Amino acid sequence: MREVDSRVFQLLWALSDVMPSLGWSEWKVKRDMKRTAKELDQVVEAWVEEHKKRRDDIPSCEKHYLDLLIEIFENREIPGTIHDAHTTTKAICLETLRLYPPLPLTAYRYVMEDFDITHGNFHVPAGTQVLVNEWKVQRDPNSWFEPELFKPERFLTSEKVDNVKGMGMLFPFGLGRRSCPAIPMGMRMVHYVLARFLHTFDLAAPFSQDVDMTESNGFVNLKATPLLVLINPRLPKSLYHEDCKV
Ligand code: HEM
Repeated sequence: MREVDSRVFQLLWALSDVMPSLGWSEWKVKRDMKRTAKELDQVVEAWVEEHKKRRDDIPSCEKHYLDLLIEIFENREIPGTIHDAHTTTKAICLETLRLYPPLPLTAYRYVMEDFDITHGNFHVPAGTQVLVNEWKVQRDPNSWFEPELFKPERFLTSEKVDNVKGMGMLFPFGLGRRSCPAIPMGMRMVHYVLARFLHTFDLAAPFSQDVDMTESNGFVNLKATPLLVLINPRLPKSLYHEDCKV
């Protein structure tokens, strides 16, 4: 596995991603990519099979992430989708990703054909390298009502809350063929961690101050000041892990 793993990282970036016209020169890389993908599939399949065999010994309360993947694969549906009680938390996650996208600028894109924007007022010739300012688009008053306000209710319709890919002016995971391949996983991670946290703890800001949401500059969107928050367990003590000193 280690060998396949290191090959995956070597093959992650290809020159033709930046200069598509050089694609022909990378036939070896493409061949290696296909071979490595096949080998990676075999490794993961072996893990799943081994896990299926051992599954009976694992107590049901300690569900392994592989169980979730197997469940999704076998039932062709993702547990915990829109019709459950988590719609509000999902809307909060989306509104957070709209106002504070983790990567405010997409990676460089190489324009393959000439095109015009803003009704022909601005011409972009083929060969230009562009960076899309996702942060700006997601706060554009032409697309969003009261864009500077944190209003999760704008996503509170069942079609919207589970369709991040289909929301033209919201693209925290990027766009196109190099967009994030892990949208469902990323959304679920953020959603479940937040839901779990809110369910388990009462939160308060010290001295009831407003949280400073100023962002720092850079390719990754970090808070300019650390988050200060007081957390208090709100469930019976027996439900917390005994090593967890809160
Ligand atoms: C909330 C969580 C996440 C956000 C907001 C996010 C966002 C992004 C963005 C903006 C890009 C660049 C897209 C572009 O260049 O246009 C990206 C790429 C990528 N993401 Fe994520 N991501 C998240 C979670 C994840 C997770 C959990 C994984 C892996 C398990 C992952 C794997 C990747 C990979 C491999 C790429 C590179 C794709 C490529 O270049 O073809 N992401 N992500």
